[in-house]
Amino acid sequence: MSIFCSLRQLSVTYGRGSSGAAALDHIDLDIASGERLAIIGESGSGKSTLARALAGLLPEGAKVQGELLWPALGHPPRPGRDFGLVFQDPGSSLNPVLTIGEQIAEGARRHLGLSWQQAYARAEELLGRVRIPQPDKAMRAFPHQLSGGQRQRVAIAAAIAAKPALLIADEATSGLDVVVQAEIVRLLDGLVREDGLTLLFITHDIALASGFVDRIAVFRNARLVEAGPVRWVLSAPKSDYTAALIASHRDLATPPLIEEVAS
Ligand SMILES: Nc1ncnc2c1ncn2[C@@H]1O[C@H](COP(=O)(O)OP(=O)(O)OP(=O)(O)O)[C@@H](O)[C@H]1O
Ligand code: NI
Repeated sequence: MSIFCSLRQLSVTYGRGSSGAAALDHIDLDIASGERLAIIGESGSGKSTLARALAGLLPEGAKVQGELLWPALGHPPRPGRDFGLVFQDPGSSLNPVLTIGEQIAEGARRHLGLSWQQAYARAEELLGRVRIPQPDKAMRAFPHQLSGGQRQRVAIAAAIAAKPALLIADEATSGLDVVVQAEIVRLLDGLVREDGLTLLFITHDIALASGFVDRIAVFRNARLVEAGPVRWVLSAPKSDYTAALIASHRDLATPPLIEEVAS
């Protein structure tokens, strides 16, 4: 197993001076190449800060301490090229005045050095991979003409257009209804397996994440509470906080997950 990214005593504080509380507080965490890691925690626990720190997208004035190492890449990741981002609201990552085809093709063209024609062909192929019906027609559609779930599929296609090594999904399924959520998770799972991507799946929904990731890292108040393989964390959580999180989640009580943990 090779390490994709190492966080060593990583701390992040927003705002100037030392007055602000840390949004991440001395985090030690290794992310393995090709693993699917869920970042779980309640609102404000530092999940998105972790994503921004990895992506080099912290706002100006944020103070970073500690180390972030990228042994697999050998350099900090380049947005759009080395990693793709998918957010809760695909409206915020999709441009309303560009066609679906244009926005997916753009990343492929810029980062893979393709011609527009080649990039359009890749975009259409990607729309098929994310299971958008009639990809050729969808290429010419605008974001508002699609449903929320379809927009999220398009955002995922755009995020992987340049063949990144890392995909960061920050609450990518939160705004969607449960059925669509499950479809998007299945889609992410399939893409990540097929392409050997490393996935950071950020969510407050431990049940949703548990269904498909390899490992879970639980955050609370800027700290890493615990990290481990899904089965270990679910069946023998190290902290009371994680135990409470699992106990409080009715979805975790559904039979398939319990069987999985018990076997
Ligand atoms: N741009 C910012 N400026 C100042 N403080 C910020 C900024 N972004 C986040 N914070 C603070 O940092 C802490 C961690 O926020 P973060 O967004 O990482 O949490 P989160 O776990 O992603 O929460 P959520 O589940 O609500 O998305 C919070 O206290 C938040 O108020
Ligand atoms: Ni967040």
